[in-house]
Amino acid sequence: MQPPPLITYANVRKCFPTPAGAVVAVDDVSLEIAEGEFLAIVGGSGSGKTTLLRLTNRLIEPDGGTIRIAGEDISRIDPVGLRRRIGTVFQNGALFPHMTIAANIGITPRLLGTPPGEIATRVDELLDLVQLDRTEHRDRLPHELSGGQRQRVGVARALAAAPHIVLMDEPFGALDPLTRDALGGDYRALHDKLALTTIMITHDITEALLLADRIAVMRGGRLVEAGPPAAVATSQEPYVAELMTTPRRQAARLAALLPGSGTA
Ligand SMILES: Nc1ncnc2c1ncn2[C@@H]1O[C@H](COP(=O)(O)OP(=O)(O)OP(=O)(O)O)[C@@H](O)[C@H]1O
Repeated sequence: MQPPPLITYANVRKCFPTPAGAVVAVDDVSLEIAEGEFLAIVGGSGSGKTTLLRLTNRLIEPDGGTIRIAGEDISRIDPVGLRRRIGTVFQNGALFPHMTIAANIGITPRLLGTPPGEIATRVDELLDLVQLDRTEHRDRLPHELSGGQRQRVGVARALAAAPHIVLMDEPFGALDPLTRDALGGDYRALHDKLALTTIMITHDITEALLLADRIAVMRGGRLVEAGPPAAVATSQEPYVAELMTTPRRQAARLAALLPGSGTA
């Protein structure tokens, strides 16, 4: 028997009023995410990806439908408590610029009333986990780190209160391709090691194909497809097939440029 899903979206809908009329940002989305799953959400700009994520930690409320976590309707969970159970990683790290790396990472445990000694130990553990040297980085300010290092701190901060669920909004989008690739792989290893359930928004279909267990494709607020990378890669759905043309073309050109590096 299949284990029950950890996160369930049932007919979720969210509209925003605008001067030009209501925008349906998320339109009747139903999706189940299993415990331990790594789900990537892809789709063009304005397709509703961020709105779906913000609904998940109750930064905003749906106009219709239900979101459940471990069977519990999140509308009945205190939003602040909910957000402490869910780690969130933002695009640019969203670190507090005047706080040290240690203070940034320790912010949630501090809000939870964890004693300072325990926080210091936890910060060092988290720095190890995201592969940043403790003594070198602990007391620095965010602007003294590279973009990739800042994102590692963002991941450490999201994991500080030992959440089971991590939401990531374009976490590696602003990084150069090599750093992005390294961080993506390192995060995937952390996801597996800590048995996390991750939802990651990305514009990069290649990143989604390489990192995720399953890919959800959104368009105009609707979920047009959700399936494992191999199924999405061969989808007949016209929009999904169109999304696949870039990685396909890149793979063909790389195979031609790098003989012997193919799958054969
Ligand atoms: N607070 C808001 N007020 C009005 N409209 C909003 C608001 N937030 C989002 N929208 C609209 O809802 C739609 C979906 O936005 P959303 O940010 O979820 O898309 P997205 O797929 O995350 O886009 P991007 O990839 O560009 O970040 C867009 O049309 C957007 O303009």
